[in-house]
Amino acid sequence: MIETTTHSSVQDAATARGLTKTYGRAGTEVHALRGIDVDLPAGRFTAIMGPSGSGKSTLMHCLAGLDQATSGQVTVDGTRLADLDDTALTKFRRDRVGFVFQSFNLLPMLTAGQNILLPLELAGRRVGRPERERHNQIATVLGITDRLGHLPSQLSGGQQQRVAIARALISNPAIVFADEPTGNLDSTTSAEVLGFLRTSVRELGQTVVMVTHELDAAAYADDVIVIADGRVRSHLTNPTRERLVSALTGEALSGGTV
Ligand SMILES: Nc1ncnc2c1ncn2[C@@H]1O[C@H](COP(=O)(O)OP(=O)(O)OP(=O)(O)O)[C@@H](O)[C@H]1O
Repeated sequence: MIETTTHSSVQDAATARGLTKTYGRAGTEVHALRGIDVDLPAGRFTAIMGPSGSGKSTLMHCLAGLDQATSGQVTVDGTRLADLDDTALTKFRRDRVGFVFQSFNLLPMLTAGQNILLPLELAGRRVGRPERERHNQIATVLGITDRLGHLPSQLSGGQQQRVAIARALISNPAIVFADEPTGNLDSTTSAEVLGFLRTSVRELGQTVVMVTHELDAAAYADDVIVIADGRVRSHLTNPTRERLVSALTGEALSGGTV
């Protein structure tokens, strides 16, 4: 029997075509994105890199449906975001997209375990046996099973970020967006958190897209998209450190710092 699917692509968790974003009014406008085409393959860890002001956050926000592009098309998990009204978009983000932020954003009065389950409760989903099993699996992969009863204030920064990653993964989203997830962590803890993000891709089949300034962080990714001045400068697959450095050095020569 031949299976059909309504999804535009089963291999890409998200795509952008001809994406532009302009801030401000005529005369003083800022062209943050100047025509971006990207394919973010499912089940891979992609890093978006580039100099400060190159458009990384704007691109991530447009891909995640947190911001609306000026023109162009974003498709996530086979759904064109432009086809959704505000209510449908909010529901879509809640159900199909996970977020990890630099500042963890955990609720201080809830335990780690309660924070992780919160997205399911907000979605009105019953936390039954499959959800508990996924919760346990994620907590085991992230090494936080003995911390689930602790409040965020009783956890280290790295542990808090692992809880935030677990919370992003719990609803089995099509894609997890991580915005500078190691920005508030020391280098040892950063390496651990990046390792866990990569493990969530390898062992849980998750798709992760991370914005980062750091070469060491990007080195954990399967794919690296380098943005400069609102355009894709290069898209490297399984880059060696040398190729990554050379892509970024080209960028530095053109005036940016990474
Ligand atoms: N709300 C806004 N209003 C006006 N201009 C904006 C707004 N948000 C971003 N910009 C501008 O758009 C451009 C791209 O910004 P963006 O934050 O996407 O860059 P970035 O690569 O993420 O930078 P950084 O690494 O410093 O966070 C910059 O010139 C920025 O000043």
